[in-house]
Amino acid sequence: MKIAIGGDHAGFEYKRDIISHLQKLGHEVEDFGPNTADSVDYPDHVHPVADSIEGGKNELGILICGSANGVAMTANKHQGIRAGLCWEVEVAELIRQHNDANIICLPARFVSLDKALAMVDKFVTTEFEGGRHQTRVDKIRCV
Ligand SMILES: O=C(CO)[C@H](O)[C@H](O)[C@H](O)COP(=O)(O)O
Repeated sequence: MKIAIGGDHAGFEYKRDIISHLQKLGHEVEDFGPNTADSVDYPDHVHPVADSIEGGKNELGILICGSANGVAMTANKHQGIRAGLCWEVEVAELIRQHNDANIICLPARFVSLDKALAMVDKFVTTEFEGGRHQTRVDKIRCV
C-alpha cells in the first residue's frame, strides 16, 4: 500500500520507527518530514500529506505530533480528508470501519511506540464497512 507520513518535531522519532516498520511489511512510504527533531510548524508537513492523498498519489496517511490535535485540525481542513485522532487500537479500527478515515493522527507524547505501531497496523489493515456508515460519511462533506 502507498502511505504518506508526516508530522512535527514531537513525532519525529516515532515517524522514523513507523516508516521502518511499514517498509519491513512491504508498504511504500512517502515521508513529508520533518527530517530532523528541530522545532517546526506542523502545518508545513501536514498539508503535503493531505494533498498527496487527495491527488491519489497515496492511499492512506499517518500524522504524528505531540497531542495529535494540531495535525488533525490541519488535515481536516482538506475536503477529501477524514483524519481521525487515535489513542487506542480499537479506535484506529473504528475510524476505518465507521468513518472511512484516510489519515490516522497519533499523539506521540501520550502513547507508547508499541501502541503507536499497533494502531498503525490496525489502521492499514481495516476496511471501511460502508452501509449505514456511508450515508453518514457522505454528510460530512461541507456544502
Ligand atoms: O498538536 C500539537 C499542536 O497543536 C502538537 O502537540 C505539537 O507537537 C505541539 O504543540 C508542539 O509543542 P512544542 O512545545 O513546540 O514542542
